[in-house]
Amino acid sequence: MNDIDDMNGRSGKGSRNDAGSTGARDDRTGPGDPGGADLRIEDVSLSAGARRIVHDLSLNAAPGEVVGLVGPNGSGKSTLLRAVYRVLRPDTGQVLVGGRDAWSLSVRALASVVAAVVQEPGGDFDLTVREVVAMGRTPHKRLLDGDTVEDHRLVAASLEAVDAAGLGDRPYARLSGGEKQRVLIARALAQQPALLVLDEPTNHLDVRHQLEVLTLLRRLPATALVALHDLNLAAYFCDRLYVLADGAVAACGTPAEVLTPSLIAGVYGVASEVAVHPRTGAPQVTFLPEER
Ligand SMILES: Nc1ncnc2c1ncn2[C@@H]1O[C@H](COP(=O)(O)OP(=O)(O)OP(=O)(O)O)[C@@H](O)[C@H]1O
Repeated sequence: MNDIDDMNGRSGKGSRNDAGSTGARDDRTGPGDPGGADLRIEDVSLSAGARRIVHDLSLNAAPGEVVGLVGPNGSGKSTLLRAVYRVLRPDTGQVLVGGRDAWSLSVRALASVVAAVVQEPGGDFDLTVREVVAMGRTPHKRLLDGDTVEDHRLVAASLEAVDAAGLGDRPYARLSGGEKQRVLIARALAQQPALLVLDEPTNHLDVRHQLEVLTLLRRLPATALVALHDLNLAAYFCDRLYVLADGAVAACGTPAEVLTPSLIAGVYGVASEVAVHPRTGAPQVTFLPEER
């Protein structure tokens, strides 16, 4: 995972244990570096078909912050993310990336700033892994531009960053679920976004790769908005959390502020205990099922 600093020519956000950190550090940008974009979701409502899914929701992420989106199945996490990577147009409200309305930018202009790692990204590419990752460079090129030495370097560094350097020549379609997920993350890294939007990026990943991918997110200068189901991973890796319930924000704040037994009971209907982990300093949730 070490090539990523070199790849981006900058240092990352540092330890998640900076108490009360917003994650917005100002020592991480370098020459030609996009850094992290400010994200503002303002009073957004979203519908699928005739059904209103997200109601007047506001969320912000400061440059470089890792913001987690948690909440029960069907609470609207993926739907909200779709509005940020410009697949679902808000009925009302605005999505501002770096101060600009995501829907006023061209698809290409937005793709040079925002990269998305989504669930089931439609179509199994008939491409090698390296070709899939190289697709991440497309927004930065003009039509008919060939790959540059720098493109090759970024693709290789992106694969290295997700522990997939050995997969480059393999057909993408024949990878395992976790390998595919890592390759899609590499494609997003190769895009060198200022904002990364990730929908359950640890889905399919074994524990080592879960930790590596989320560590990588913290080290990148890009702002990250990441939907996660695992509250302990969210508590450890995110600067702040937004808890969604029924398409609205039930709570937001630092993991320690948000992840309380009463919030977890209210939103998930599950009893829990929350302690501060003695080694990591992060809140650690232990769920208490009724019967075993
Ligand atoms: N195209 C659609 N048509 C109708 N309903 C939809 C559509 N897409 C999503 N929904 C509904 O919107 C609600 C929110 O879905 P969404 O996928 O955003 O939830 P989520 O929080 O990401 O859930 P999960 O944790 O299960 O991934 C769900 O009830 C879902 O059934």
